[in-house]
Amino acid sequence: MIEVQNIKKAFEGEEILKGISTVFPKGQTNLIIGQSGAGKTVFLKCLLGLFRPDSGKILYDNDPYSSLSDEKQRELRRQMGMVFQGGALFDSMTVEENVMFPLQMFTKQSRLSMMRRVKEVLDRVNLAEAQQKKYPVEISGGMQKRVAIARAIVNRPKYLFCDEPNSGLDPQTATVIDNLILEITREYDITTVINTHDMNSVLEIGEKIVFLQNGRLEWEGDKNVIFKTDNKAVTEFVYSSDLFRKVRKAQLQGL
Ligand SMILES: Nc1ncnc2c1ncn2[C@@H]1O[C@H](COP(=O)(O)OP(=O)(O)OP(=O)(O)O)[C@@H](O)[C@H]1O
Repeated sequence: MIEVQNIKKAFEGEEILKGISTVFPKGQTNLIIGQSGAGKTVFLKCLLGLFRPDSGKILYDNDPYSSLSDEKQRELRRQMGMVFQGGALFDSMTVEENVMFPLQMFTKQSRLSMMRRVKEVLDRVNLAEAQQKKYPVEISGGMQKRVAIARAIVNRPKYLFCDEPNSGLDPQTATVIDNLILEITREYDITTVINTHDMNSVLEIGEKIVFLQNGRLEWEGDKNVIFKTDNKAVTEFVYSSDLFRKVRKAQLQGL
């Protein structure tokens, strides 16, 4: 669980996050949505410890980051997995080597035990064995996302952060990737936070949704209540999506 208490963050005097408080429970998929420039990436970077909030606190399973020793902060960062926008795989490494990288960086396991773990997670994300020795450019975008997820979970993180995990994927592959993230989150009981623009993801895996506007938390809820809210900013945002309009229409017609 991650608890955010009134965090603020400014750059060169301009306040980007204006006092955000929320809780991201574990074992479910938590989504951050909002218009471009709302502060979603800055917020995610604060959660990742890449930006330090100017004020307020972030608690990881009840431990406030700012009051941890340097050693404990490093340990906490090791418990975080990240799926970057576009996958961010190393082109010069094979799929296996990409996934092994965090194990080599952060653990002192034997090569054999690292190989076993790499194979375990690549199997878990359903990446066929034939693909595992290939280089990223030789596999599809959807497969690259699977590899990025495998790499993010290889060290058994307690927290998983995903920045636009679906960008560049066709809708069908995007749904498969969303559901994979949801399954892994439940199976390993991880606290997962996903920054997304994808309304399909909101409908599929929006177990908690935080809507940011101009650096404030304007609304929070889940995929079941987002249709019913009368918050104008939220409705304007979600109904600009064709998919939402169609689902809403079907609901009103009782389909
Ligand atoms: N390192 C930085 N230094 C200065 N300003 C920054 C920095 N990072 C972000 N900003 C500013 O913070 C604001 C919010 O940016 P942010 O990237 O968080 O938006 P976003 O909601 O993620 O948008 P998008 O959906 O387009 O990615 C923007 O005005 C941006 O210019």
